Amino acid sequence: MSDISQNKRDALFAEPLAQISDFCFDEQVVEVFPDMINRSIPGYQTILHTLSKLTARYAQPNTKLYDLGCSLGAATMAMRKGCEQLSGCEIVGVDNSAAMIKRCRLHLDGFKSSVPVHLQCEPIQQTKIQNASVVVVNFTLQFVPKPERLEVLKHIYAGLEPGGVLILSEKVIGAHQTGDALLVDLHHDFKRANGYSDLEISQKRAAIENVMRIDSLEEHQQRLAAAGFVDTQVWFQCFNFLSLVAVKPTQRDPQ
Ligand SMILES: Nc1ncnc2c1ncn2[C@@H]1O[C@H](C[S@+](CC[C@H]([NH3+])C(=O)[O-])CC(=O)[O-])[C@@H](O)[C@H]1O
Ligand SMILES: O=C(O)C(=O)Cc1ccccc1
Repeated sequence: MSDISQNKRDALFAEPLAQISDFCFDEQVVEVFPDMINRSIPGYQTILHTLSKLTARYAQPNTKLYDLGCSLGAATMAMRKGCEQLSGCEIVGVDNSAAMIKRCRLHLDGFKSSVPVHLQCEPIQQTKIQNASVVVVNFTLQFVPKPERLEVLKHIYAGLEPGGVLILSEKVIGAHQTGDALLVDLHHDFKRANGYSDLEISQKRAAIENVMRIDSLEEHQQRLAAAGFVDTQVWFQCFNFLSLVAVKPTQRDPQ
């Protein structure tokens, strides 16, 4: 079998586990990741498709595009497609999982493109962002410790050119308890409809709860504003998964 087994089914939490360890992005997860993310995140393919469109709209010639928390490069590939016609663009993909970065390189090299992609294995808290026109953080900020999130956003804002864009996708907690319970329930229905059992859903939830600390939309908007992104727009939401665009204004933009 080839090293790139794209379609391996995620059954990591299918059997009862005596002890549930904290979720981490290791080789086991890499093996099943495309299946896991497609069956777990409602609208994931719509988000990827739109990332291409947003890249085509906001990418500027001779700038860098960043995919922070790139995993296997699905968003990187969408961005690459979106800036293929533009001259002088290069993409920087960052992930702190060596297993992800290794497999990501194979995925990217499996498709022809004229856009160079540099992969960096490091925490996004350490990534230098310069001369950027598009920065994508697709379901990654939720894994960064909360006290470090504002710094990451400030750094992105400082590295963006005027007219550049941040696209931030996150799982969120509803602002009110009853509303949140509904979103969680609808998401679990979605996972069940995609073939996950109640046991898989609850064991995955236990594994992830210490490593993925989610914020509400309001917390995201406040943090984005504190980082300089005064103009934010939710462009996608399905249950408790949403995506925002935040544009760094040019001097000519009305305030
Ligand atoms: N501090 C960190 N620094 C760098 N990487 C990190 C950090 N914390 C976690 N990661 C990495 O962020 C990724 C999150 S997955 C992103 C999906 C992708 N964007 C996609 O569009 O397919 C989302 C999910 O699994 O829910 C993993 O690859 C981690 O190794
Ligand atoms: O699986 C879930 O329930 C999630 O909340 C999303 C997710 C998807 C893939 C890896 C980690 C979390």
